[in-house]
Parts: sequence; structure tokens; C-alpha cells
Amino acid sequence: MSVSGQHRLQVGIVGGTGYTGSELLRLLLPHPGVDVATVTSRAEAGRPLAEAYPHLRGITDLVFREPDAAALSGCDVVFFATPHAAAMHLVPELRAAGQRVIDLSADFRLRDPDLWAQWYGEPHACPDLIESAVYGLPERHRDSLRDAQLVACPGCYPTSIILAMLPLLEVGLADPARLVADAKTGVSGAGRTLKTPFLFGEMAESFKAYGVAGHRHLPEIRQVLGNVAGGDVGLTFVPHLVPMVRGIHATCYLDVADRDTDLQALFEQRYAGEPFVDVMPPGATPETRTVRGSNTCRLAVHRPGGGDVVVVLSVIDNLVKGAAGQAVQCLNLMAGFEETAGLTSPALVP
Ligand SMILES: NC(=O)C1=CN([C@@H]2O[C@H](COP(=O)(O)OP(=O)(O)OC[C@H]3O[C@@H](n4cnc5c(N)ncnc54)[C@H](OP(=O)(O)O)[C@@H]3O)[C@@H](O)[C@H]2O)C=CC1
Ligand SMILES: CC(=O)N[C@@H](CCC(=O)OP(=O)(O)O)C(=O)O
Repeated sequence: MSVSGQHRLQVGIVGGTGYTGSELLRLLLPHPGVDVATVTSRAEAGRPLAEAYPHLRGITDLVFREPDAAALSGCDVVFFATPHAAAMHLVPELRAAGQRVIDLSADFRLRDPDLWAQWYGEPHACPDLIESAVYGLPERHRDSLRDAQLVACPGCYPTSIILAMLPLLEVGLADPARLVADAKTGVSGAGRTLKTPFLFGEMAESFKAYGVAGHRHLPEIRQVLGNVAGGDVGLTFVPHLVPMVRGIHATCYLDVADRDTDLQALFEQRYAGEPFVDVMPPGATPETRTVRGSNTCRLAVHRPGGGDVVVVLSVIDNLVKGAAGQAVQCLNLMAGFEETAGLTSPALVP
């Protein structure tokens, strides 16, 4: 991929009509280093983007195309914003042609293809490519991302939970056998496809847990935190749906017997220089609206009542740091752009 001189990076988006695809368009159309060359949708193929998305009128003349290798052939980097088990069928052809891939779906996140098949319900189509995928969490894999040819972007819940737990597990302060993450998400996490439980009349003014017996993000979070802790971790993860559009709030509980370490200083030092992680002052409680539309993860660390349990609060926008923003952050690293390029907008408040 050439990123120097006159050659602007040509990027493609597979799945441009979904929520993360349209968020990629919002971030990439004004990006200083790239041209969006191809955007796909099977249902909208042949239709101008600006007709399907009136907010893009006057901004792009692109027309949706069918998702195939020919349509994507001019792209240096291809983003997949597709449901799981779609990217894995096209990625081998793109990789064979030397194109770099950033996958927002789950297809390359789990290292063990059998575990993937167990959670995603079908055999993996290209297990041989999994090992080459770099997990797209810059706060942990920045150096590997610079040369990555295939990036597996983390899930939205995993991003919020891993960033909250990382500082304590990296230094061995938290008991890895007793981790708890109680997380809430907005409805855009379910995507744009019509599903009855996500209709306004079904979920407005209501609040519920789901996936309590086992959510597909559980093996992903365990895999990453297990690598951090150097062994298996015991994690209880309970996701909830709240009636808002964007945002994740994760309340993470960790057993920390050590009382000598200044945890506020630990978090501040771990994330010093991280452009997209904000450690709030002692006593703060981050709100999802402070990250809405921005690529920031905002954290606060507490030890209620001075007890053994440390509580870390973590908020992100599921569509930005939880998906499209993090994917663009990975692109910036891969292409040698400023890591913050195209990602400097503050949150939409209110
Ligand atoms: N929503 C969120 O908060 C987050 C989502 N993700 C992940 O990102 C991915 C996309 O999510 P989201 O944007 O919410 O999904 P949506 O359901 O909103 O959009 C899916 C998009 O993919 C296209 N598509 C569907 N099936 C295929 C296929 N077989 N081949 C090519 N294109 C296809 C659809 O268009 P068409 O059918 O017309 O081709 C549509 O544009 C998912 O894997 C999701 O898990 C990750 C983090 C957060
Ligand atoms: C409300 C809702 O359904 N949320 C989604 C969030 C997952 C998601 O968005 O997909 P990733 O795995 O790619 O992160 C869910 O729980 O499945």
C-alpha cells in the first residue's frame, strides 16, 4: 500500500448500509488521507449513496455496488462492516491479491477455529488466515497493527471491558479468577436489520438483561484477558439492553487485595499518552453521552468503602470506539497517518 506522495489511500466498505458501515462513511469521507472508492450493499446495488442517505447529499457521488472482489479491486484497504460469517468468504481472495483488510465483524477475533464454530454456529471458512489476524485494540497491539495485513476489530462490549480491566491484570493486582462485568448497551448494537425485540414499542421505557447464560463476547473477552493475565480467567459477563441508541456502560468488579498501590496513578500512568482513553479524576462517574459520536473510552476507578472490590466504570460509543472509530484508528496506524486523523471530533452533547 502506498501512502506517500500523491497516492491517497483507496478504501472500500463492504456493508455500507448498516450502522457501522454508515459510521465508517461519516468518519472516512472527510478523512484527510483516504478516498472512499467502493461501498457495497446487495439490497441497494446501483443506487446512489446520497439517495439512500440524504445526510450525504452534496458530499459523495458514489453508488452502492455488489460485494465482490471485482468491485473492490482498486482498494488498498477493505473494511468489512458485515454480520459475522460474511467476511471470511471474501477475505482469502482479497488477501491473495495483496489487499489489506480491517474486519469489524467477529470472523477473525477468536484464535481457535473450533471455539469460533461453537459460538458462531458454523465451521470457519478460512481457519488458516486466523493466525495472521491482529486484534485491533491499539492500546494493546499498537506495534503489531502498523504492519498488519488483516485486522480483527474487537467487539463493542470487549473494548469497554478490556480497557477497564487491563491496567489491574497487567500488573497482577486483580484476582483473575473473579472478574465481573455488568454492561449495558444501546439498541444500535443490534444493527439495522429489522428484529421485533428492538422495535421502539418493544424496548422503549424498559430495561433487561440478555445472554446471561453465555454471550458470544464472553470467549473473546476471556481470550484477551487470559493473554494479559498469563492464564485462564474466570469472568462473569452480563449484558443488558437499555432504551438509548448509542453507548455502552460497563461496570467492572475486580478483587484487589493489595491496598498499597495508588490505583488512580496506576490507571493514569497506563493510559498516559493514549489519545482515546480518558482516566477521569477520583470520584467521577462517566456518562455515555460524554462519548456519543467520539472515539473516546472514558474510565473511572473506585474502591467503594475501602473494601477488597475495585469498581472500574467504562463508557464508549459502541459505533465509534466500539466499532468504526476503532477501525479507523487501526487504519491510521497501518497507513502511517497520525493515529487521531479523522477522529478528533468531540462528543455530541447533549
Ligand atoms: N452495531 C454495533 O454496535 C457493532 C457492530 N459490530 C459488528 O459489525 C458488523 C456490522 O454490524 P452492523 O453495522 O450493526 O450491522 P447491520 O445489520 O446494521 O449492517 C450489515 C451490513 O452488511 C451488509 N451485508 C449483510 N450480509 C452480507 C453479506 N453476506 N455479504 C456482504 N454484505 C452483507 C448489509 O447490506 P446488504 O444486505 O444490502 O448487503 C449491511 O450493509 C457485525 O459483524 C457486528 O457484529 C461490531 C461492534 C459494534
Ligand atoms: C443490543 C445487541 O444485540 N447488541 C449486540 C452487540 C454485539 C455487536 O454489536 O457486535 P460485535 O460482536 O461485532 O461487537 C449483541 O449483544 O449481540
